[in-house]
Amino acid sequence: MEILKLENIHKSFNKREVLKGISLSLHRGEIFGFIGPNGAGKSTTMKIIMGFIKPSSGKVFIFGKENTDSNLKREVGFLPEHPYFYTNVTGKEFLKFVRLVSGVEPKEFWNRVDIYGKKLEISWALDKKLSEYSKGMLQRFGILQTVVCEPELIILDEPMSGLDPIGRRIVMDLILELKANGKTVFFSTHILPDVQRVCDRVGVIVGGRLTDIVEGKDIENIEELFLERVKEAGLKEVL
Ligand SMILES: Nc1ncnc2c1ncn2[C@@H]1O[C@H](COP(=O)(O)OP(=O)(O)OP(=O)(O)O)[C@@H](O)[C@H]1O
Repeated sequence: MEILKLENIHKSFNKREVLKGISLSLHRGEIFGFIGPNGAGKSTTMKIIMGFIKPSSGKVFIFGKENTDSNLKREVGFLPEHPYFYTNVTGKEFLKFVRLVSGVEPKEFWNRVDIYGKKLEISWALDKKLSEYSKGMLQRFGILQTVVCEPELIILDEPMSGLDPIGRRIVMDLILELKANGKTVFFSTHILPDVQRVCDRVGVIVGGRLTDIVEGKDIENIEELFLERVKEAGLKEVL
């Protein structure tokens, strides 16, 4: 059974079609990268998967159930492109709220905060207010609160955004570790070397169409393919 399945997703905003029939399946334990130029439809696809916006037509299945099933929410972790945090609280105070929503036992939850916080090198800052965090620290914190619930499916919209090279490496290593633990990761990015480093498969979306799904050795040539597809679509704005 597929972990995630998109069936012919169409989406229009104000009569403009931005997703033109996206079909896609993710298998358990794979890392799937999602690349495409600005405005291609990556974030819209992810928001539709999460059920935050409705497709104009088409269906999304998570673990074989339609994503309208509210029981699924705890098994799916999501990091939005621009995570919004109420910043007048400390990292720990925010995480207390995450724990309540997650339903994970306190001991287990704080143990995970300790483990993932160290991996993401953000533990040291958890007693500080989020308003004092730098952009990269907030991004690491956002990833921490996504993975700490240990969902089966992890959806990350541009997780490398705002991270320095060390932060990027840390997040890449974490994504690989999640895979090693059997988790399925679906992430979007503009950083092609990152998809080359970690992805099992890569979906290319241009102008709301999934033009290619690239796997194995072909991922090495993803940049040429990407530029070719953008050129074919006649788009001027790249990356
Ligand atoms: N709420 C909305 N109302 C109207 N148009 C929208 C809305 N959300 C997205 N769009 C449009 O849908 C298209 C796809 O946007 P989306 O954010 O999914 O692209 P993206 O691939 O994530 O881009 P980026 O790489 O810049 O983050 C864009 O043309 C965008 O302007």
